[in-house]
Parts: sequence; structure tokens; C-alpha cells
Amino acid sequence: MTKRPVVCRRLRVETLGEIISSPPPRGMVDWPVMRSSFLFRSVLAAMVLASCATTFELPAVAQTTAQAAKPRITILATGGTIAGAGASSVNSASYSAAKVAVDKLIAGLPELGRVAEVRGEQVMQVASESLSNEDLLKLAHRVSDLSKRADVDGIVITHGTDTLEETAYFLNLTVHTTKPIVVVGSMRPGTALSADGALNLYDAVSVAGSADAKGKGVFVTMNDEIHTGRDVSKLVNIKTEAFKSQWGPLGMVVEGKNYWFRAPVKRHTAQSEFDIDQIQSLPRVEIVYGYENAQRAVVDAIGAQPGVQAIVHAGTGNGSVANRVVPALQELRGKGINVIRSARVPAGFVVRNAEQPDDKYDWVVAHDLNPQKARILAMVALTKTRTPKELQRIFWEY
Ligand SMILES: NC(=O)CC[C@H](N)C(=O)O
Repeated sequence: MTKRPVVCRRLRVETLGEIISSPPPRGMVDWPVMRSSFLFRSVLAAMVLASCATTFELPAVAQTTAQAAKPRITILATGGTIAGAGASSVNSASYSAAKVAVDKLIAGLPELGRVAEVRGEQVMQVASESLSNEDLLKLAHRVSDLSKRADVDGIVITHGTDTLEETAYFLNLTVHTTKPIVVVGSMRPGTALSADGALNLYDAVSVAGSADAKGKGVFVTMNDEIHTGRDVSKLVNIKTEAFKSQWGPLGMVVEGKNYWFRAPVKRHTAQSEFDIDQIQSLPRVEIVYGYENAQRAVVDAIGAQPGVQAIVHAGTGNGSVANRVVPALQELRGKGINVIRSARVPAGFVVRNAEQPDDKYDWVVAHDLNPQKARILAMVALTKTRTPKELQRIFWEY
């Protein structure tokens, strides 16, 4: 038996003394009579001693099991501000991203040990705006390998926030697992006043180790919120409240406890028809932006690039396309390049055959995916099909 005699002994002495000397609570009994009842006090004291014994004398075996039951989480570090460092504590916006190694990040946050057994791996050390498709594949293959290991219960990826939503969506689409995967970043480097990375990382590890997070796909934890990697987007720069999902977060994580409010309905991870283990390269998909006075030259230039299989048009409003640009996109479709209509408006969704006759032009609409997420899904979908009808089905389902 393991005992905590000091605490228990103090409790016994103090509590006994209190019971005998304190005024009794007001209540339904005849207290003047009870107050004089030595028997009543003695019974109460005995009850305290009994509860003390049951509370503080735990079998050693039970304690060992409780420790071993801590989830085993691997943190894959890729860089970003969460690994950033500034010249002084007031540098919240001017600093260098991707400077601090994962082992140092973990060592600086001993609180992680409260919620998990954590180990770190430095996959790369970059600012996320510079990530390539090859980097994405390297990371996703590592996540997939780890997710198959019996000694890994969940995976956390530390990442720059600029393209974090793209990586999270890619993993959500391609990694076949029900184990929680959490992508996390920060808006301020660890060297800054009110740095947000430590709590974001603690939340990420805590969610990754939670049984109730299993089978819900890939998450992004920022600012105490749990988002699905599909919906979440960086919609605010500078502020720590940077990430939003237009359909709302899935829940919140507060002091290591998850509070869920909804679940993803789009296909992901274990139910996905795409499997990262089968994907060794990604086709080239580019994005073109819509704005007043837009000309066709940019679309033509993209179409002339080698290996481009699709172009995402970040249209105005409901994915509208300038009349000068429409013929250029039609020509690309004529050459077998797929055209996907998304919108530069950060919320809402593009309606098929509204603004442009998609059926007639054989174009695809991006549903509610913003242009950068539409590019991710298009690349993944194109590993299986180039047929617009099939691509459109995939855009509705994922
Ligand atoms: N807040 C951040 O993480 C931004 C830093 C950097 N631009 C990146 O995305 O890696």
C-alpha cells in the first residue's frame, strides 16, 4: 500500500479538532440536544478517519497503472512561429520563424507531462509559406507510418500558421487512421509577451491524447478552440484569434478537457477513398485570382506551364469570372485542364451553374472550399480521376 501519511495525519488531527470545537450547522435536527451529544461528534470523527483512509491509501498497483495509461503522443515539428524567436519580448510581429528545435520546445513545457508521454521529431524547420508538395508528402507519409504504430496514440504537428489549413486538410483527406491528429501553431513567438504557443501546444497534445477525439479526423487547436482541419482557415493576421471555421469550431479544449458541440459530416481519414500510402507525387494545380480589370494573360501563362492539370479560379462574389477571362479558361478546359471555380470571398459557397454555366463548360465548383483548400482537394482527387463529373462528386463529398 502507498500512503501519504503527512497529508493524512495533518488532516486527521485538524479535522478532528475542528469537528469537536466548531459550531454545528443549522438544520433540521434539534441542535441544542445534538451539540451536547458526544456520541454524535465521535461518529462524525470516525467517518472522517474512514474517508481519509480510503482517499489517501491507494494500492501501489493502481497508481502504476494510472501512470502507464497516459497517452503516448509524438510531436512532429515543421517550424513556423511556434518555433520562432524574436530579438526582444516586445517583438510580437517582427521575429524569425522556425528557429527553436522540437526538443527545446518540449523541454520548455513540462506541463505536457501531465496529459501525455511526449516525444518529438524534427521533420523540417521552415516557415510554412515556403512548404512544397514534396514537403507535404514527406510529412504525411511520416504521420501515416506513426499512426500505424501500437506505441503511438496520437500525433501533433507543429506548423507555421500561414498554410497550416492546407496541411491539415491534406492530412484529413489522406491519412487512414482513427487516431487523433492535431495540427497546431502560434501567432506570437515563444519569446514574446503573452506568447500563445505554449497553451496551443498543451491543448493540441491534450486533444491528441483524448479518447473522445478518435475518429473525428484531423484537428487544428488554436486559441482554446478545436477546429476540423477541413473547415478551418486563417482569417485574421496579427491577432491570436486568427483561425475560424465558417460553420463553427467542433468544440473547445479548456484545462485539458474537451467540450464537443458538433462533428464533421464530410468524408475524412479512415473513410476517405484517398490513401497517402498510395500517393507518391502530386499533380500540379495552380490558382488564379479574380479582381476588377483582370486580364487573361495570367491564365494563359499558367496554362502554358508544364504538367498543370487543373486551375482554381478564386472568383469574385459567388465565383464569378471576368468576361475577358472566361474564354481563356474555356480554352484550358479544351486542352484537358480542369477548371475549378472557387471564390475569394471568405465565407459562403459557390453554387453550381450560378454566375457561370458549369454544366455547359464542363467546369467544377469548389463547394465551400476556399481557393487554397480547393487546390489541395483537386491535387488529391486528380491522383484518381481527371473527369469533371467525378471531380465534382469528390468536391461535394469531402
Ligand atoms: N504565425 C506564423 O506561424 C506565421 C509565420 C510564418 N509565416 C509561417 O507560416 O510559418
